[in-house]
Amino acid sequence: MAFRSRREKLRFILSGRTCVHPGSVYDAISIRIAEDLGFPLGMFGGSVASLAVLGDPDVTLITLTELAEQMRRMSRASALPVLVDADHGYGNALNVRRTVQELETAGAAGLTIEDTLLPAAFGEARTQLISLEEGVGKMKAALDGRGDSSLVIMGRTGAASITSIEDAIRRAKAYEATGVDALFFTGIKSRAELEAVAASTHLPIVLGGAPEELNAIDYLAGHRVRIALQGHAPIAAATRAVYDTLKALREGAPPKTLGGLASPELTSRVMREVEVKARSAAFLGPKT
Ligand SMILES: O=C([O-])CC(=O)C(=O)O
Ligand SMILES: [Mg+2]
Repeated sequence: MAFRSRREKLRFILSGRTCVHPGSVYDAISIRIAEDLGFPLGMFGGSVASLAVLGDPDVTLITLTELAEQMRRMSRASALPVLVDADHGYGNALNVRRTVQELETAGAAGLTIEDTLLPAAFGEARTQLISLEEGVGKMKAALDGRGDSSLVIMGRTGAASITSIEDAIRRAKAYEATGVDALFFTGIKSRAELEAVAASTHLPIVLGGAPEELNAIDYLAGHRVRIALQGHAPIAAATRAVYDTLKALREGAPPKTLGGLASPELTSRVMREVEVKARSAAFLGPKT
């Protein structure tokens, strides 16, 4: 299996004793930069997928095909393992199974399936959860859809901030019992909540956005948190840079006076130009 070693690297992180921050990646350029900087893992968030592919907010308009295609492009560009936020699995449990198949062949190292009711329900101002039973069915379907046993499947719940920490624990225990590889929590607000979750479960923990008091990486590692997300600053930085550059040009700045651009060396590195030139010489032959 061509992607097995990426998946084994993610499994190595999950079975270790430390906690890592993944690099937020969303396209071929960002994944290569994250790889070159030594990030052990990339995180492809649903929010950044929506932004990078559609220019939209995170409201479940992106399709599975679009998400998987973007993942495929990243898998071609780099061997960095990537954890994909597969949202609710793009439908019911049968759709979840299909989602796993598509992301597996697109080269994801792992993916999360969450129990949020998506897309948002009619007339509901607040985010809703599906029932625990439906969530369990989705986790089982995800595991059933896996063709490569090294693909990492994580059960994810946002119950901590939607219903209660007790509900988050109840759901996490039920997802753990299905055989998923890790538990992904969003909305954990304090050390006491993390400690309650860690004490009630056994699997490696992944934390979505967390408050200040959950920033100390050694503390997190000591409570079985193996991956802690840090938001999606890279795409925000890219948006700012494109905005500033277009604005300066629109206001008449000569291109040579622009600051903050990638150097030719950095661009060449991102394009893997040395390798491409070597291939050109080997396969296209020199012009005489
Ligand atoms: O998974 C993440 O990075 C957090 C999240 O849900 C998103 O950004 O869509
Ligand atoms: Mg998301």
